[in-house]
Amino acid sequence: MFPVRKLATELMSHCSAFLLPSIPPETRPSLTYALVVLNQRLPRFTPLLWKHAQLRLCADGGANRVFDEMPQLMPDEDALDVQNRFLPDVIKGDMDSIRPEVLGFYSNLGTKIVDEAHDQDTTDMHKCVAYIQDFASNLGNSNVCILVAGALGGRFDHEIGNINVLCRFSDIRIILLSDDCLIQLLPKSHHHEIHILPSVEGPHCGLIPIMTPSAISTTTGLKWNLDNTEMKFGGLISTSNIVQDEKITVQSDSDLLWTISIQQPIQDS
Ligand SMILES: Nc1ncnc2c1ncn2[C@@H]1O[C@H](COP(=O)(O)OP(=O)(O)OP(=O)(O)O)[C@@H](O)[C@H]1O
Ligand SMILES: Cc1ncc(C[n+]2csc(CCO)c2C)c(N)n1
Repeated sequence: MFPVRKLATELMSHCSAFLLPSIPPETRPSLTYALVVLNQRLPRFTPLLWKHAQLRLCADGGANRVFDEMPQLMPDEDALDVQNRFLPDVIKGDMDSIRPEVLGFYSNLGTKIVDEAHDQDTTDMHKCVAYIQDFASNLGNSNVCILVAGALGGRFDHEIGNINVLCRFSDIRIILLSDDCLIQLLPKSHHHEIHILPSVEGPHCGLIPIMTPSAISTTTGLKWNLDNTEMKFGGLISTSNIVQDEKITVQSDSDLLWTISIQQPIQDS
């Protein structure tokens, strides 16, 4: 007798519409975005994420990045004007990386400062996600999507720490972003439809069982689909896969990480 596995019946839809200059009104689900800026080089599309977000946080040294690098991303505009326009709502963390003049600049202009230097057991990104969870509790987790800029590349302990936050807050939509790719968790509590925007993302993608091995995962829309396939670290995981259709479906008995490449701008020759 085979064991009977009950797979999730409830659907969760995903779409990277936040990478578009304006979010099409028909995009489902319609989400409230919050942005967390980390202490890494800002992705080139950070001004777009900032525009889409209704709440903007900097994790400690992430405030230095907004102060220093937002003007560089908008070279045609006056630097001071950009600094005065892109004001974070909140700066939260253990405050060991933000420069004093940056802290002074933003606190004088009304940014809320939440100093949690006493907590040396959670990362600054964790602290920011916890803040958004409390702040948005009235919206319901399923309607909120946290975009995290600068979460990938750089120090591996930080990257893994950032991925750990996806696992720790698995009931909130959180998307880790760099210039090159995005990562999000597909919780096993749902089956998933991922609507691909070929103008901004793909074709390279991956599905990775991060917490526990998966006994059965099934996909459609990929070049190398899974068909009730087992996946585990040390065994098969799906990397260097390719999106083939504009709708990908994923169903698994384990939480999976979904990652997809972000398209690079066309370089002038
Ligand atoms: N190189 C990196 N790669 C990925 N994420 C990073 C990197 N550097 C910082 N971060 C993220 O930005 C957040 C804020 O960074 P910051 O440098 O202020 O942290 P920190 O607590 O001082 O780190 P540490 O003391 O470990 O250097 C971190 O919690 C982490 O999520
Ligand atoms: C087992 C263990 N490993 C590392 C740290 C250190 N640490 C983890 S998060 C953090 C805050 C970074 O802003 C620090 C210092 C710890 N506390 N416990």
